[in-house]
Amino acid sequence: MTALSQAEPGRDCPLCPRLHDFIAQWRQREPSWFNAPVPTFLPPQGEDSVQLLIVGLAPGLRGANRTGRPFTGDYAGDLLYSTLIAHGLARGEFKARPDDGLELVGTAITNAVRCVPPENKPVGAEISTCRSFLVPTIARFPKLRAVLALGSIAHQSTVRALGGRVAAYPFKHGGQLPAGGVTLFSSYHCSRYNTNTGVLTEAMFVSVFSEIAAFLQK
Ligand SMILES: O=c1cc[nH]c(=O)[nH]1
Repeated sequence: MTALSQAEPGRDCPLCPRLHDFIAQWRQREPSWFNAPVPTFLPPQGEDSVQLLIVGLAPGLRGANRTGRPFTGDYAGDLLYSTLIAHGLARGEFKARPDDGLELVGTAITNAVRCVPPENKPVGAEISTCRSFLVPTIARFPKLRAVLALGSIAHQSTVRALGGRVAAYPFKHGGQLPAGGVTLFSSYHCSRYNTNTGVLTEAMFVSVFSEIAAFLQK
């Protein structure tokens, strides 16, 4: 098996029965949607160009689960992709559809859990099971220098995927820690809930990306 096939679940991945059933229900209801594990979004220059990996939580029901591209089709992507473009980590125009021509630059985007979970809440067993794809995803980029985890669940799963102990790497917005040969950055998740409640402001999110861009230029 290649690193690529290990890093990406099959379209009908059965490993999490609850998520598999949930997707099967949505396939019936909305047959035109993607309704499958959402693959990692890669830059056109390929795996060797990736220095930054962004790890989200899980596909949104009407976002990535509908469109098939991480953070595409729901609010979280509006802030993420505009910030990536502003920092030279993506180019083109984000139009919230997978055929909008937007290209990542030196960056890849994945999720800690690849299948949409009911109510946006994966359970512990699903997060652990899906880590069997996150570990090879991290390993597939030979020039990886930084990982940005969005939210505490993605942070904890990434710490474990990098071989660290969660107690030794507590989640902190704006945090920056060496872990498993890369630098792990962390931010509050760019969800509509977090921005509406003021947990995350645009300025806070931009500041995390400014630090990452400066780090990548060193
Ligand atoms: O964490 C998230 C949120 C929205 N869309 C994703 O792909 N991941």
